Amino acid sequence: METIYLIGFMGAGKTTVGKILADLLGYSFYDLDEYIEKTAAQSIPEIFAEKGEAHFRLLEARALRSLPVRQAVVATGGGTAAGRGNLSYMLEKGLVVHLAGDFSRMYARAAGDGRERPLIAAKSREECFRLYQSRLPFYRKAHFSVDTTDRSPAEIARTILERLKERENGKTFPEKAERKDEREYE
Ligand SMILES: Nc1ncnc2c1ncn2[C@@H]1O[C@H](COP(=O)(O)OP(=O)(O)OP(=O)(O)O)[C@@H](O)[C@H]1O
Ligand SMILES: O=C(O)C1=C[C@@H](O)[C@@H](O)[C@H](O)C1
Ligand SMILES: [Mg+2]
Repeated sequence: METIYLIGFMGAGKTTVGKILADLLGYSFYDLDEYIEKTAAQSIPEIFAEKGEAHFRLLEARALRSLPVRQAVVATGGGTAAGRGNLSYMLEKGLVVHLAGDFSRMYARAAGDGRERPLIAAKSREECFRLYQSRLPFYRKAHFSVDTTDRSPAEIARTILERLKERENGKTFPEKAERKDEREYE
C-alpha cells in the first residue's frame, strides 16, 4: 500500500498513533520531526533558534520528499500540511489521514508533554488557537479524518486500519472531515 501520512495540529497524537499503526500494518514508521533532527544533527528548538522557522520549513519539505512513498507510516509535524506544496505532494503520493480533535485537548497535550515545541513556547494560547484555525483548511483536505476525542491512541490506530481495509475492499471514503474540530474555542 502507499505510505500513510498522518497530519493534524500539535498534540493531535500523530507520533503516538503513527507508531501503533505502523506496527499493526507491519510497515516502517517515520516521524518527520525526528528525521529532521537526525539529518540536521540539531534539535528542532535549536534549528528554530539558530536558523529560524523559514529554514526549518525548508528542511521539513526536503525531509518529507526523501521518505519512502510505499509501505510506511509517516507522522508529520503540526505545520507540515500547511507548507511548501507538502499537502499536494502527500495527497498525490500516499494516503493522508487527519487526526482531528478539539483544540483545548490538543493544546494541553502539546504544552504539557515535556517535549519542547518552539511555536507553543513562543505564542500565547490565543495565538496558538489562531494558528490552529489557519491550518484547518489544509488538514481538512486529507483523504479522511478521524476524531480523536475521548479515544486512546490504540483505538485511533485501529479505526484508521479499519478505514484502510474498507478502502482496499473497494469502498470509497465517507464524507471527509468529521466536523468536531469546528467547536467553539473553550
Ligand atoms: N488519543 C490520545 N489520548 C491521550 N493522550 C494522547 C493521545 N494522543 C496523544 N496523546 C499524548 O499527547 C502527547 C502528544 O502526542 P504526540 O507527540 O503523538 O502528538 P503529535 O501530533 O505528534 O504532536 P507534534 O505535531 O508536536 O509532533 C503525548 O504525550 C501523547 O502520549
Ligand atoms: O505545528 C508546527 O508548526 C510544528 C509542530 C511540530 O511537530 C514541529 O514540526 C515544530 O515544532 C513545528
Ligand atoms: Mg509528533
